[in-house]
Amino acid sequence: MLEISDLTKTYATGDTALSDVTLAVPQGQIMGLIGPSGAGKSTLIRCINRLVEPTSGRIRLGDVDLAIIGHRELRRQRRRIGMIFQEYSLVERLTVMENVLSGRLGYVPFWRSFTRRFPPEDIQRAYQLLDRVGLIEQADKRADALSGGQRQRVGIARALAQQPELLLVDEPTASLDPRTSRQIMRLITEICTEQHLPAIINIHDVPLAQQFMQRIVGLHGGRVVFDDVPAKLNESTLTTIYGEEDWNPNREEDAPAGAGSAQAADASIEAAAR
Ligand SMILES: Nc1ncnc2c1ncn2[C@@H]1O[C@H](COP(=O)(O)OP(=O)(O)OP(=O)(O)O)[C@@H](O)[C@H]1O
Repeated sequence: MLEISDLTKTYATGDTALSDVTLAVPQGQIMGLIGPSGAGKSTLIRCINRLVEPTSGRIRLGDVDLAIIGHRELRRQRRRIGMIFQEYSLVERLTVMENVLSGRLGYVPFWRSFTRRFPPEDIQRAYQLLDRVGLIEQADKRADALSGGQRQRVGIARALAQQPELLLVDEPTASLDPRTSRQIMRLITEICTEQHLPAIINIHDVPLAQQFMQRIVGLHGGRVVFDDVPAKLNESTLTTIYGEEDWNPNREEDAPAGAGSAQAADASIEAAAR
């Protein structure tokens, strides 16, 4: 269980990116984070593993308040949090297998990581993970020889190699085509369900979020302005999150007489999600 309370982040520039954010993510829940550019989504994800230092507030993962621990303890605690990034962050010249094993670096002694000698059980688990993400045939290929979708699969396997208790996922499909995006989102959510792993997924694509998330939190100006099931996203709630916009591509001329605008928006969002 992750519990964030009164989290505020003001950057040195004076920009307040998060204001009093309070939310809890229970075991096994897959939560989508949406909101306009600059709403604070990346800042929130990065505060949780302290890539960005929170200004105030609490971030409890189980018994530990991640917001206040010192750097040595933070290194240990970061093992509990798997990260999946938009830009994959693979080591290009290393093989797929070596990239997955790098997820274990926080666990092996320094001399082992230096010589890249991993225990046999780590290697066996890495093969299992590569099999799970559909890349077993590519294990010995260099990362730079893979497609974007394959690279993200390596990123997923690497995060899981850590045996995390929480997954933080920052725009995992932003560089991928619509079909590959769907496949990657399906893979992440299936694995989270299998492993009862909670996840926070920063996602720009609202239909994709609606299709795959169990819960959606909408940020606007650093504050939580929506926190509900995806079915509650409609024209009115989308306007609260993103601001005034015509959400229905088929408005007026195509809408059946008497159809409420929110219903029409729902229908178009659902259609887009199929
Ligand atoms: N390193 C930084 N220094 C100063 N201000 C920053 C920094 N990073 C982000 N900000 C500011 O914090 C606010 C939130 O930014 P953040 O990147 O978290 O938003 P976001 O919702 O992830 O946006 P996007 O969807 O465009 O990635 C913005 O006003 C941004 O300008």
